[in-house]
Amino acid sequence: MSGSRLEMLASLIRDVPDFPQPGVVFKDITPLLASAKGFQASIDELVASAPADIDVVVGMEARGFIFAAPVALALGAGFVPVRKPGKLPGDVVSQGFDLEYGSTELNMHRDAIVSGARVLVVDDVLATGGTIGATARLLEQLGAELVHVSVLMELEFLGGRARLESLGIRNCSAVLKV
Ligand SMILES: O=P(O)(O)OC[C@H]1O[C@H](OP(=O)(O)OP(=O)(O)O)[C@H](O)[C@@H]1O
Ligand SMILES: Nc1ncnc2[nH]cnc12
Repeated sequence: MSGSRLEMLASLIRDVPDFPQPGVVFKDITPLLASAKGFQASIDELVASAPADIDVVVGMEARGFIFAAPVALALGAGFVPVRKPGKLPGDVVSQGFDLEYGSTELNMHRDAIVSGARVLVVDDVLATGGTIGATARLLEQLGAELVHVSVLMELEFLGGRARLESLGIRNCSAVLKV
């Protein structure tokens, strides 16, 4: 990616200190989403980072949906949502985990992905790696193959990449690193 495109994307992400709690610097992507150029460039970069022959793109509620669904369409792949508790109507697999600012659980429909499917996980932010780690566990329970993880932004100081590596997830790319 060109340096100017990278700078354009970085300039559209706003730092909000002490949100949602004191000590956290929240990376707000709403200016990027509101920019047609910025949003398109972020989707193009995520699509470019995807390996060939992806069957399914998995996105996590809520911000992950915004990026994963357009990437799925661009790749000609299906889209499968990972949701917060109480949202999916069918039989689910679930996984608890900790976040930078709390702890929660994620669910996926048990029949959402056929065993052996090639999966790309897309999210906006890799912070501690809790969300992606929990998603990887859900995919494991379904017998799906997690081929690659593509995120818009990696918060390197939170060590999420090392946490993912400790779970055996080595194929992870970030458009922006901060
Ligand atoms: O690497 P981690 O420490 O898990 O953090 C990253 C996750 O945190 C944010 O989601 P959040 O749970 O805030 O929910 P939202 O998408 O509904 O805002 C973000 O969209 C990632 O999914
Ligand atoms: N600092 C942060 N900014 C935006 N999203 C996040 N998800 C986890 N930590 C975050």
